[in-house]
Amino acid sequence: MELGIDLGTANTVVSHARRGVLYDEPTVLLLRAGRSRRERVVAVGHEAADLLGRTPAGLSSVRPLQDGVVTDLETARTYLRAVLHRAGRGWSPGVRAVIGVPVGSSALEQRALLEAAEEAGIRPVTALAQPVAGAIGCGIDPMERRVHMVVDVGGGTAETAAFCFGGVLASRTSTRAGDEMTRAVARYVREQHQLQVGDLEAEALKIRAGTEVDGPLVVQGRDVTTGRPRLATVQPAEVAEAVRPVVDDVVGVLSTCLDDLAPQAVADVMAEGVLVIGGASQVPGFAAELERSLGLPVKLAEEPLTCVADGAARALRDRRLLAAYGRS
Ligand SMILES: Nc1ncnc2c1ncn2[C@@H]1O[C@H](COP(=O)(O)OP(=O)(O)OP(=O)(O)O)[C@@H](O)[C@H]1O
Repeated sequence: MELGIDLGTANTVVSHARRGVLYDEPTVLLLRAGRSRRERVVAVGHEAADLLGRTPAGLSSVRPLQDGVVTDLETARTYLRAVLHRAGRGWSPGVRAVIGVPVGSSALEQRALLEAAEEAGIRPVTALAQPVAGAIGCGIDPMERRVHMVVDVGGGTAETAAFCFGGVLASRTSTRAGDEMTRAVARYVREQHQLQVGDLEAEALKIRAGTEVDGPLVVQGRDVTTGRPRLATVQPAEVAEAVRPVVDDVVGVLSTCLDDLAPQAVADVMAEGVLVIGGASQVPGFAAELERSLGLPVKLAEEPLTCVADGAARALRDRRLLAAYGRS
């Protein structure tokens, strides 16, 4: 089985070059205390995420990645095994894969992910920078001579990379991204509406503000004074205001990538526009602020959440591309 894997801080997507997306669920593992790691897995993905914030005693919810990188090899291996089991139920065990990695991750961090993947039974496995994989997933050929620039805003990290002809010319990474925007929304609701909301409520509110722009949005939480459950009404414009400092900060970091590009490279990006991918790029105000700060046109990907896994799956069959951009 040949797979493209986007193991993100927030979501994991597994794609097959011909069959398309096989698995797309939150990066969460539910473990039972005691026993061996393998026997301890109770749930993975949506089933595990449903118990975040309400995990019964004896069980623990684990997020295997922090800021896009593996922090504990054993947990990452256990998680990948559980994901593969879910993604490929009933299929042959032989798995080859290309796996997306943050463009700003160190060789050691990439090695940790590759080792975890190999130990989970994925062989051979090649690491590919997420912005490059995302570009391929959107139909861009990173072997072209023309320079392409991609901005990827995920849960734990936001990155930008400019590349052409098999090499990365410049990149920037911000460790403030979608999760930080969620925390900003929770803080805003607490301060302005005196309501304490959990991470899941705050994230849902952030996402709904982009889709239900006519609002108002009703959110449930606990009154900060009485501790009693209550509802509050929040306008989408308030959510945009809450996330604005994080958006400004992320855009500020990513925009400096242009400083490292020669005029000809900037002209290429100007002609084509900057491709924007990743779930948090859909937050209200992000694309407009990015366009304003870069002074370049931006294009939103059609499938911002799955294009990295799709591109990784497609890259698997292109030896020249993997030799140029991949790491194994
Ligand atoms: N429609 C939306 N509007 C705003 N934010 C969204 C939307 N959909 C998803 N998000 C946010 O996008 C983030 C997840 O994006 P994505 O799945 O691309 O990240 P990831 O690959 O898991 O993370 P990373 O790249 O940091 O490892 C979360 O913070 C989520 O709340």
